[in-house]
Amino acid sequence: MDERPTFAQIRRAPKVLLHDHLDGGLRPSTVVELAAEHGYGGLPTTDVDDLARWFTEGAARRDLVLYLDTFEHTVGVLQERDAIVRVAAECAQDLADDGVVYAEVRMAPELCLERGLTLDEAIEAMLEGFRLGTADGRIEIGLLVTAMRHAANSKEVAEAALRHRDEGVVGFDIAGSESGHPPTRHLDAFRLVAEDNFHITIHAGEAFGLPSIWEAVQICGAERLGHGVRIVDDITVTDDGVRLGRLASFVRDRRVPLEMCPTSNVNTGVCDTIAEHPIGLLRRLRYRVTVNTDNRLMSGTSMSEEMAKLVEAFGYGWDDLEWLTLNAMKSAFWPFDRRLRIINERIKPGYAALRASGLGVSLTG
Ligand SMILES: O=c1[nH]cnc2c1ncn2[C@H]1C[C@H](O)[C@@H](CO)O1
Ligand SMILES: [Zn+2]
Repeated sequence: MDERPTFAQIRRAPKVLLHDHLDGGLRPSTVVELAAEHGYGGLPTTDVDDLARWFTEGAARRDLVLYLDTFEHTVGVLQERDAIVRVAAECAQDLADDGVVYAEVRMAPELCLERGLTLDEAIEAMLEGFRLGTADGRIEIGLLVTAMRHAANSKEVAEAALRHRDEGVVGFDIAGSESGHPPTRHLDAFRLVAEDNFHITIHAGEAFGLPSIWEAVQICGAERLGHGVRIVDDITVTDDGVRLGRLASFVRDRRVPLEMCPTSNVNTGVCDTIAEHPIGLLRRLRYRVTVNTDNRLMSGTSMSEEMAKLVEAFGYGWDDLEWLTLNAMKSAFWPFDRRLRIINERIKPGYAALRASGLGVSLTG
C-alpha cells in the first residue's frame, strides 16, 4: 500500500536537505528587522508581505543572473556577527519545524565582509547560529562553505573552510553565475580541499550544460553536483528506449548525487513546470537523485513544498519520498556512523510509521 501523501503528512515525514543557501532562506520579517537594526537602507519595501512577494517575483524571471540579483538585499543584512548568528539559528529552527532532520546549509563568507568581519569570523558566526538553532536536538546541520565563481579568492575561502572542518564545516562549493565561469578556474582551491581529504560539491549543469558537469566531476573532483540537471543533455529518449552518453553513464554508474532543486529550476527557466522537470526521468533511470530547496525565500518554498510538488506532478508515494530521503542521507558529507544513525533511528522508523498509520502521528522526534 502506498497512498498519496498529503502535505500535512509530508511535513511530519523526516526529510534531508543537501542544498540550501543561508542567504536564500531568511524570514522576510527578519530581513526587515535586521535592515532597521543595522541601518541597511536598500530594501525595496519594508512591508513584510510585499517584501516576500518582491523576492519571489524577482526570482521567477526565468534567468539565473536575474534570480541572483535579489540576493543583494539578504546579503545586505548579513554583515554583522549578530545578524549572521540570528539568521543561522532561525534557519535551523525553520528547517526543523518543516521536519528536516539533517541539512547541509551553504553560504559564501566572502559576501559578509563589507563591515569588517573576516572570513573566519563570518564562518564562526554561521556555526554559532547553527549550534544555537540545533540545541533542541530536532535537527543536525553541517555548513558548506561556498566561494563565488566570478571572484578570484576561492583558494583563500577553501583555506578558511578547512580551518573550521572540525567545528561543523562539512565541505566546499562554488556558486554564482555559471556561464563564462567554469569550475576549472578554481582548480587550486579544489586541489587544496581534496589533498586535505575534505569534501567537494559544485554548482554545475544548472544554467550551463555538459562541459560544466564534466569539468566539475572529472577535473575538479566534485563528489556531488549542485543541480546537475543538464545531465539530461547526454541522455536520449526514443521509442526504442533510453541511451546514455559516456558522461551520463559515468554519473549514474558512479552514483554521483544530483542535488536537484525543482522550483528553483522553474524560476531560472531550466524548464517551464515541475511536471516537465528532468527529475522525473532521472528518478526513473535511478540516478542518485536528491530533492532540495536551493533558496526558500526567493523560490517561496520548503522541503515539504518540494516533495508535495513532486507528489502532485509525478504521483510519487511514500516509497519515492523515502528513496529520495535515503539518497540524500547516504550522500551527505556528515561522517558515516552519524549518517547511519540518522537513517536507522529517524528516517526508516519515520517512514514506516507514516506508511502504517496513513495518518501521520508525530514521527520525527
Ligand atoms: O542556484 C544557484 N546557482 C548559483 N548560485 C546560487 C544559487 N543560489 C544561490 N546562489 C548564490 C547566491 C548567493 O549569494 C551565493 C551564496 O549562498 O550563492
Ligand atoms: Zn544553489
